[in-house]
Amino acid sequence: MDAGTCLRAATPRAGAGHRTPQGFPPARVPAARLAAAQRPLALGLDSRRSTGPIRGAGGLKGLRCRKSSGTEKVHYSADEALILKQKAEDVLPYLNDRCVYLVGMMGSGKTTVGKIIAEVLGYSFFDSDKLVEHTVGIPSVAEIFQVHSEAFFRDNESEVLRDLSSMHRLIVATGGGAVIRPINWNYMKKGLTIWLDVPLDALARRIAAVGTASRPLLHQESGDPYTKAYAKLTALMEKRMDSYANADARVSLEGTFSTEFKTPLYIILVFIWMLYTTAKA
Ligand SMILES: Nc1ncnc2c1ncn2[C@@H]1O[C@H](COP(=O)(O)OP(=O)(O)O)[C@@H](O)[C@H]1O
Ligand SMILES: O=C(O)C1=C[C@@H](OP(=O)(O)O)[C@@H](O)[C@H](O)C1
Repeated sequence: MDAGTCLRAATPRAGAGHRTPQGFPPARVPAARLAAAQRPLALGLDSRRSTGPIRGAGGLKGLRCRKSSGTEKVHYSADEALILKQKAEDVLPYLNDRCVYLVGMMGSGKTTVGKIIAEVLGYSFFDSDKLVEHTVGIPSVAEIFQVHSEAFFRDNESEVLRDLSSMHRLIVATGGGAVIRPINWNYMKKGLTIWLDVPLDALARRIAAVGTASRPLLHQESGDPYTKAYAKLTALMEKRMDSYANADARVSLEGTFSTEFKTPLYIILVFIWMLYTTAKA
């Protein structure tokens, strides 16, 4: 199924659609226009590409933009890249250099979407999990849980978010559990918070596809990874639902299995549109 047909944007609480801002057409790209596009462009998500200096680096001083995984490229046509550029230009004045925090369950796409959004907006991307790993000096979240504890990880996660909150022009992919501590909201609310809300079965499929080793809360030695992940995600979601709903806006992928990341453009356009309406409000 085309993810684009299922993706809709909504406010966290009301769940109602947003008004379409003037001069900001619905986030659907005419098929003919896309088909006509010939020259594929790569919007680089290259971790080796350096970004500009970060203002107010606080406790993360000296740390440059670290992108969380290797080189990933999302290819857009010339037309698509142009549309994204125009939309980014519409949004940027309203963002006013504020940071954008992506919240949502494990596997909801915070890292994937965050990197693309950062690229489109010319912002720097940070993954809070990676920053915790960096500050603790342990290369994986799973190992931090193992060597120390979840509480230790959470303390460091809060410190990272506190430090990020003094910076500007960042897209931050937070860990799925960052929302559970109220203090983290104090930090994140200095910027804009967007909840990526994805159906649990889609999350479980994505996570089962990549394995649970890097996500200690879902890791099980035995059993079917999908079933186990689904059960655990369901329990976590029940506890966290109200916390996620604190976000300024919600981007929802409903009624779709959507493991095929075939239409990133649509997701990004909806995301930018959400940023536009939220930042403008
Ligand atoms: N919209 C999407 N459709 C399908 N798969 C996706 C989508 N977004 C992310 N993924 C995949 O899901 C997995 C988890 O994504 P990731 O961005 O790491 O999530 P998070 O940072 O929220 O934990 C990755 O394998 C990624 O490729
Ligand atoms: O949901 C959670 O509690 C967690 C999510 C993970 O981040 P992702 O959401 O990036 O997987 C990571 O912070 C840690 O494993 C705990």
